[in-house]
Amino acid sequence: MKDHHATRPAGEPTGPSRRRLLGTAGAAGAAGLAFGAAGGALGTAAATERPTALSSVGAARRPFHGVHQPGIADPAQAHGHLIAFDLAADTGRTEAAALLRRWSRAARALMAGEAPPGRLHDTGIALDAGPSSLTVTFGFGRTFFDRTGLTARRPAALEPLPPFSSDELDPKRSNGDLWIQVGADDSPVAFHALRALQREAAGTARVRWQMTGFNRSPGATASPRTARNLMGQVDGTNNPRPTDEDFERRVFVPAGGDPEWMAGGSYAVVRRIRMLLDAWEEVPLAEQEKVIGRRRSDGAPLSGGTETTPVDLDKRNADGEPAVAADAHVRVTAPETNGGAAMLRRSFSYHDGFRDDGAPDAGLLFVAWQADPLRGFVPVQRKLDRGDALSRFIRHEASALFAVPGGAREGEYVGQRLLEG
Ligand SMILES: C=CC1=C(C)c2cc3[nH]c(cc4nc(cc5[nH]c(cc1n2)c(C)c5CCC(=O)O)C(CCC(=O)O)=C4C)c(C)c3C=C
Ligand SMILES: [Fe+2]
Repeated sequence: MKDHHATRPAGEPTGPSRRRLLGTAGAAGAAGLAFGAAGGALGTAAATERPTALSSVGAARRPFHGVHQPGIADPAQAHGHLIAFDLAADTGRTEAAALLRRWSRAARALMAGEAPPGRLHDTGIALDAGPSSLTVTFGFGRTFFDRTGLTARRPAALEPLPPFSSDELDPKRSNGDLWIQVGADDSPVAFHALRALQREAAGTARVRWQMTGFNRSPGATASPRTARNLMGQVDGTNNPRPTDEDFERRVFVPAGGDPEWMAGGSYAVVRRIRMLLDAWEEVPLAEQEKVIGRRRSDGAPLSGGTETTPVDLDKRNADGEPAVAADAHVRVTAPETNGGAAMLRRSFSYHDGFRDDGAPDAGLLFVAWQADPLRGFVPVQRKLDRGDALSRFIRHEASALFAVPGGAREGEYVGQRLLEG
């Protein structure tokens, strides 16, 4: 593979595929898997000089350009990195704009399965892999606007989140001027992108915090299933779906919204939520299910039906008790008990080893997307704070809120409408 040193605008065609010598990324599916297996038996594809198709996982490619940034409405990948940066002391709007231009160019190439163009040599970490559904999503934190002289253009929705009684927040792992979410179905592809983007930032922004998470790998279940979290629950069932009539309105800022540069954008609430797994795993299954209001085995609501049956909050058991308890997580979070408040949860699990007391440092990198956090996350979290059965088993350890602008059009970089508007 060749390194690409030429500087190209985000909108121009990028260079040859990382796998140019090994075959076409487009050949996918069962045939690809079979071919891959044969290649393994014979030795590497390069050694046999026979083109090997990528598996369906490696070949999957998500578009960089669009009305919305990637990594929001598309399914969460198996591997994720969240990283926040603070701008360097002598950095202003010009340097920030140049960074967003470089980052966009790199993201576009990486998502196409190509080496990032520009002044830096590629590390080669992902040389043999295809795009693997890589997405890169950029956001601005509240402090970005002061540092770049853009305070007047800061969205009102970026007001700091209110304190919650369950917060045990670490400021060093919270907030940040800039934020990137990286997701891919191949771990080296995700790390490659993370590293390339961090290197591009050198001299302009330094890492404030970084977190790594995961979800189930594609193909791990016989058919596609809703994800499970580390408490074992089916998690994500009642998420807004792109096919819902009100999906766009709930998740994305409309054209003509305020501020105009956020059209097609969204707000990301990021919470690092540690799970007290030692305590949780002591709880009998029936009690665990009562805490959530859904069955662990298949995610079906305790009011009856299957996973996708709407939860019946009025249903009572034979003994007259509500089938879904008053403090069950699905009751407390349901849009109908929160004035319609809804958010798209697109989270990653995390595990960062074990704490001094032997407990796993593990939980959820909770990422919630909404058109307005004051009509999404905030009212729901306020309610959870007052009486959620789950709160005994979780700790909110870090928090951040980012304005994520709309997607870059061809020839544009992410955030251009803010930085050059
Ligand atoms: C403030 C918002 C929320 C936080 C924080 C949160 C933490 C959290 N949730 C689970 C597990 C589940 N959550 C489920 C549903 C659900 N959760 C929220 C919001 C927050 N969760 C909403 C809005 C909903 C959907 C409510 C509805 O419309 O019915 C479920 C059930 C399955 C599902 O619909 O996804 C589970 C399971 C954990 C473990 C957790 C913190 C670690
Ligand atoms: Fe939840």
